[in-house]
Formats: sequence, structure tokens, C-alpha cells
Amino acid sequence: MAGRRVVVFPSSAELGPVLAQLVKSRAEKAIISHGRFTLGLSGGSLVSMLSKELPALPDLDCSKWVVAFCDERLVSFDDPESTYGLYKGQLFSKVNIPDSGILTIDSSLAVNECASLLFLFDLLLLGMGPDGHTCSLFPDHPLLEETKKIVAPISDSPKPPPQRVTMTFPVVNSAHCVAFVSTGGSKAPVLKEVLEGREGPAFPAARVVPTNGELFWLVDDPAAASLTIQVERLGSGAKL
Ligand SMILES: O=C1O[C@H](COP(=O)(O)O)[C@@H](O)[C@H](O)[C@H]1O
Repeated sequence: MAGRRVVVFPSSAELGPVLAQLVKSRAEKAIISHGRFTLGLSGGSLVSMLSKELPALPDLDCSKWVVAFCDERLVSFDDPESTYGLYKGQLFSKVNIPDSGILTIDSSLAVNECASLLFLFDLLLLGMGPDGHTCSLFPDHPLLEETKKIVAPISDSPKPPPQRVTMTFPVVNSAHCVAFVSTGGSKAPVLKEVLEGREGPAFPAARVVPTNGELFWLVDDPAAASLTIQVERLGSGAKL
């Protein structure tokens, strides 16, 4: 791994603009290096944060972006639980990502048939649930040991909806850059155990260790409240 950075912001209001700058800077770097930017998006609270901050950036050109989903709930795109549906309504209508650059699941397929393309991602944006899950990789689930599939079906997600598809650790840990975004006091106990270790099996989020890539944990003060490790403290004008 290229080193872990745990960066704490006073609140998610300061974190959001720095996250958007991270996305923009990694996009520019990737496009100079290999002509396109491959971005993996998570759902949950990231949707509203990115939808507010990315369109506010001046001169954001997304014409060479290819976007896929780190996990997706197997519901129709107009269901309020659909991560793609939420991004479509809140973000994709405001930025110039070509339609051909947005890779969605085919939600009419059965969960076992849902597949995706193999990507070496420039940037994956991940969330973490209060139970330590990330993508749709949940504690104690057999999918944590998946090594052959890039994207796997899950039919018994402990968090509804039960049917989802998710990237697996091999693809997550091959990314050039992974950024977790975790905000709010409900994440504080699990964040401490993920970043500082715990007795018993590591939480799924703690198993995200990119082999040759960067790892960021972008958190706000309430989420960081229990941490004792050294962290960086930044405000909204910072660059990562
Ligand atoms: O179910 C999901 O939850 C996680 C965490 O969401 P958050 O609202 O606690 O940030 C999310 O990263 C994942 O994409 C989603 O399917």
C-alpha cells in the first residue's frame, strides 16, 4: 500500500469540497496518464455529498469519465433504494459524464446473473456502515473470502434490500486510490476498531488495503471522536 492517510474535518460540510477536489485531481492525473478516468461510486450518504460538491467545481470536465458502482441494490432504477437511480436524479443530470461511460447493472436480471466488467479503477469512493461493512461486503459473510469473482451477487444482505451485487476485495484492493468517506457520531465506535484494530475478525472495511494504491479515510470530528491514532486535520480549502 502507498500509505494510509486518516484525515479529520470539523464536519462533513468541510469534508465535501476536499473530496470533490480529490476526485477532480485524480481524474486529471488519470486522463493525462491513460486517457480516461475510471471511478467506482458507493451509495448511502456519498450520493448527496457528491451531488452537491462535484457540480459546484469550476471547469469540471467529465467527458472522459467511466463510472461504475462498488455495490448496487438489485431493485428497479426508479426505486428510492437504487444507488444508480439516486445518482441519476441528483448528479448525472448536472455533469457531462457520457451515458456510455456509466456502467449500471441490468436490474431485470436475477441476482446471480448480474455481472460487471473487470476494471482497474483509478479511484474508488467507499462508505462504511456502522456494522463495519463496505460495498455490500458484510461482517461474517462468505463473500469476504471470494477470490475469483470481480463482482458477486448477494441475496441475504443483513441490511435491506437483501439482493445486491458488489465488488469483491480483489478488485477493491487493486485500485490505484481508495477513499473512504465516513461521517457522523454513529460511525465512531466502528471507525476506532477499523483503524486501530480489534480483538476478533477484522471488519470488512479494515480489509481494504490496496496492494499498490493510496488509501484515504476522510472523516469528520464526530466520527473521529474515539480515535487515539495520529491523524491529519484539514479544513475545506485543503488539497489531498
Ligand atoms: O448499503 C450501503 O451502505 C454503505 C454505507 O452507507 P452510509 O450511508 O452509511 O454512508 C454504502 O457505502 C453502500 O454503497 C450502500 O449500498
